[in-house]
Amino acid sequence: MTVKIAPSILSADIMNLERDVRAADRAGADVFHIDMMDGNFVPNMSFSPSVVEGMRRVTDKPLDIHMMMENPDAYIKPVIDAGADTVLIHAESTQHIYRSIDLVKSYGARAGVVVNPGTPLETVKELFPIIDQILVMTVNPGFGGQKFISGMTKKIQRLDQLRQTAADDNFEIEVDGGINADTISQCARAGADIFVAGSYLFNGENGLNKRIEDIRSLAVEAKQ
Ligand SMILES: O=C(CO)[C@H](O)[C@H](O)COP(=O)(O)O
Ligand SMILES: [Co+2]
Repeated sequence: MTVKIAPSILSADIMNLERDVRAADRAGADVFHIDMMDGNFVPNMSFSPSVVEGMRRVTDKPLDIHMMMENPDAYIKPVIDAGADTVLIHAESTQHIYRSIDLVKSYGARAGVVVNPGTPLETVKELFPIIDQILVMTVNPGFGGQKFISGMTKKIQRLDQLRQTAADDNFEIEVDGGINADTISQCARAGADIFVAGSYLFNGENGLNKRIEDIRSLAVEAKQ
């Protein structure tokens, strides 16, 4: 069973972003997670398409864009042109999520939907046949370093069950928020495949190599 570790650059040292990205790349990051926040959908602001373009110049690893913004459709083409591999759109951010997912795919990128902790899975069920990823938020979006919401483990489990009953629906389950050595095993056991980690990887005391290795082996072990 595949486990992918996705460092979230929100917790990298912004004044040394290239250094941190190269270090995470060498340490075995499978995917880079780039948070785009507009200060409206969430009470914080972060990266723009130009950061995606800069990231594309320093790593060959896939770039996942987590869009936390109102009117996400306006930024789909700019981020894909900048080098995004997967575009993840919040179900709560648009009245027409099906159209947004279609738009991502029309530009040849992978598409994913994101659900906030309070958003039921039923809201996104109709998207299962057309998406590549579902990102289950395990904190309220907007900030790194928050505490994992433990009730989300059951949600991941239900999503995994739904995925298994619909054999044609082939999407990866991703988790984002409060992922660390204490929380990753329960998410992996529940069925998650991609693990976003920001503060645990970039603000920890041991080196990135050891931290990526540690959480990866915990996830792999929990999936066996
Ligand atoms: O989307 C996010 C917050 O809204 C993030 O990806 C965030 O960077 C996760 O950070 P941490 O691992 O420290 O919880
Ligand atoms: Co994120």
